[in-house]
Amino acid sequence: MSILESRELGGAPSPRSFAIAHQRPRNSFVGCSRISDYEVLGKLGEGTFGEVHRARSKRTGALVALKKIIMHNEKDGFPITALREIKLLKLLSHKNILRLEDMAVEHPARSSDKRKRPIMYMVTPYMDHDLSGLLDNPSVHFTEPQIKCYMLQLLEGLKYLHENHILHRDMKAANLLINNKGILQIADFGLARHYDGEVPRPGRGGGEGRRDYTSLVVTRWYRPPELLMHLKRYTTAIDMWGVGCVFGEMLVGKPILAGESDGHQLEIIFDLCGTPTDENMPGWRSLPGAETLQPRPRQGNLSQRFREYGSGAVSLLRELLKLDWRSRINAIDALQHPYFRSAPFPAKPNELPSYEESHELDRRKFHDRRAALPPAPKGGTVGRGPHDGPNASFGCDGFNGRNGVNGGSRYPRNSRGPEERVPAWHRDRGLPPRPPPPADDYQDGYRDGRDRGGGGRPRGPGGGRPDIDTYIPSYDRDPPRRDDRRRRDDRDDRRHDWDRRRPDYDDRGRNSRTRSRSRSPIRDWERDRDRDRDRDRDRDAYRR
Ligand SMILES: Nc1ncnc2c1ncn2[C@@H]1O[C@H](COP(=O)(O)OP(=O)(O)OP(=O)(O)O)[C@@H](O)[C@H]1O
Repeated sequence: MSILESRELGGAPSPRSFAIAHQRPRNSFVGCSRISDYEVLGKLGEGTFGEVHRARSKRTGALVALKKIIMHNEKDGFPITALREIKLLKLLSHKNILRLEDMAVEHPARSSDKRKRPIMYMVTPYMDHDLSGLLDNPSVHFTEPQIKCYMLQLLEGLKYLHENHILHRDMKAANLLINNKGILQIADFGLARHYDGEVPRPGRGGGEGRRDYTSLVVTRWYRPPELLMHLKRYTTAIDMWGVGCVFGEMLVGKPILAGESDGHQLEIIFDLCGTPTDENMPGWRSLPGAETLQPRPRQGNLSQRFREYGSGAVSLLRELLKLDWRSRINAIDALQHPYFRSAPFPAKPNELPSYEESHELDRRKFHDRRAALPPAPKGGTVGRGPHDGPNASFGCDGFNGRNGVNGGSRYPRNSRGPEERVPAWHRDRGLPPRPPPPADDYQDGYRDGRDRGGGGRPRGPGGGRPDIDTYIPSYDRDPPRRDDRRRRDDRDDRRHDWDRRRPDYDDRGRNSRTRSRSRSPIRDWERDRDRDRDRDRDRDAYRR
């Protein structure tokens, strides 16, 4: 039965029928090679599973990326998130989705190696950049036709995913890979899952969700308001919000909603998009995480902040960043948006410039370069923008680009004076960590069904409990990694994280500080931030 037929018979195909209907041609996936079939050339980055290396296939000569799947605890066997990613990637076949070409195995050397199990690598085509790394490069300035070209490819990839009942659930610039032929591909399916609901239809926005999933998904800066308020019956619209954040990031050259805690994240979303009302976000008051919210009324300043990028860009951004997930534009409609049909027209991929490689590990290099620039003039166009003074709020301001469409310092600044240059590693805190692997999505056959994070009746923004933030950025003084990645496949880590949280939760009744926070979760974000820092230090110590 084809995927279309199964839909016609009433509703979404099951994961199994989807898999059967959607198999890639057999010859498109080699199977399992040996690591010795590849010549390893150098490290590109560190993901949650382990390191990513550039390599060359000895058989075909093609450049590839090898993503090493580290088993942190051998007794637990193959990490479930890696299995999920492999399973989905094997099914998918689209020019804007990263293709899993092969798996490679490295057997332990017979005598010397203490390891008992082989190491597995995912083999994907080598991509020259990730979007986040590219935007970190101070010499890269996207033009409007270029941004339109990337956006069209991103929307095509997402349309394909959503039409095939897949939620990505970690849409962010770091997960969009780009090569020097101008091709953009969506990567990192570690949080993705099969989706049991209506697929988007033209003119129908995101529609209504059919069943509950964990709300502990999506890296905080790209996380939509409905997830921050713990909607569990969410839809493909959660990925569209991420597309809006990525679009804004390409325009201004840095993340546009860099919240420091879940409460603060909602606060800056309301600054940008306005406070929720029954008109712009029907039903928001009954969301579990909204019960205690008392947001200060605001109109939102999206038009003003993005005015310089033109009315077409503002209009598309407004559609993507709609508070109401039901009417948020879907990928089908976004592809038809007038923005893409007005001058300057989208570039073709092969017309785009090529750049020096920009991956996670190149980030330090770019930041060092940027730190070597002379101080920006007041209200100037290099690094800090005119809104970047000590009183600037995080994330939403300082939007002015460098010279082209985008630019500016990409990460929240500390509160030093505008003239003071601080080392790049100190200034830059990196992205918040990605969410832990979902454990309460219980219908795909191998999850444990326990609700670790947002279970029961969540009572506040950001994690199901008013005193807990879900994604805690790293504020340590060490040079940050791309996004303070957590080892999401490591069950020990998961258990420890849960254990770490529980005392906070249990202490809630005894702790006046957390009690007062639950009364006013957003206004207290500064206090959250201080506590996050303490907690983060503890966590780092714990990790060691
Ligand atoms: N095919 C590829 N070509 C080039 N670089 C790649 C490729 N795949 C991954 N990378 C680089 O390695 C980094 C980490 O990869 P990836 O995001 O897939 O790992 P992850 O374990 O899922 O990480 P995270 O937990 O941060 O999402 C990426 O940011 C990117 O810079």
